[in-house]
Amino acid sequence: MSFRLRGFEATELNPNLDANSCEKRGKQSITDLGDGSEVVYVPRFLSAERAWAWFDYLDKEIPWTRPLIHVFGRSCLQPRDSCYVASEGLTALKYSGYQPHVHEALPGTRFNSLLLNRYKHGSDYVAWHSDDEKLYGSTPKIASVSFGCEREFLLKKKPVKKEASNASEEQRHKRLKISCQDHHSFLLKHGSLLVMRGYTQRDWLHSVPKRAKSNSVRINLTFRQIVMCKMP
Ligand SMILES: O=C(O)CCC(=O)C(=O)O
Ligand SMILES: [Fe+2]
Repeated sequence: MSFRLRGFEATELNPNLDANSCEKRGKQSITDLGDGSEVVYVPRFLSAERAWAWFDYLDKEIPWTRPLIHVFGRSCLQPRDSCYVASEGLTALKYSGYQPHVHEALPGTRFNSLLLNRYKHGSDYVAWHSDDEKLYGSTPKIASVSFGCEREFLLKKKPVKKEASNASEEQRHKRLKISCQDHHSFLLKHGSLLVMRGYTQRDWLHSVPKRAKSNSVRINLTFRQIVMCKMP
């Protein structure tokens, strides 16, 4: 998607993983999480110089807010700043009892919405969650571009539900052969791209934990595709 960011060619940030863009952007690694879940990581999606230009622009120009959210029956300030951009006519996003104000987006690619997060220091974080809201469909592709301070991005497998634990021995064995690991960690570098796809939102949780030693700002953009439109 592209969006109204004055003075910048926002389409440069389109996190499409086609063959051409990957060739230009160097190495990518694909982690098979098993059972149809996958993570693609491109450490140098943007050059350091372009990424710093984006960082400065986003840090200054985005109308960041730190909303009140509701989790486990309690109200608290969201532990990071955020801003939400989406194309017109889509189902509203709502998470943790909070419905963000929608900033106008321009059509451009399959991604039609964007959630921006700003972590001001190491005590800002995002708790374990999955972006499994119905509006993204059953196998959402979520593309995340990071700027500034490097932070750890963790993935852990959701607890197995009853039906799944009754799966046949053969099925369970097959699953173990594909991926024995139920935790993964990526250090999200300045200018990097990480894409979660397949059943990652259904079967895995992710988080960016607090890190006492991280004392500078990190900005993260998650591009998403909403497949549900508002009822007329
Ligand atoms: O900051 C990040 O890398 C992840 C943010 C995230 O998971 C989200 O906005 O849903
Ligand atoms: Fe997320």
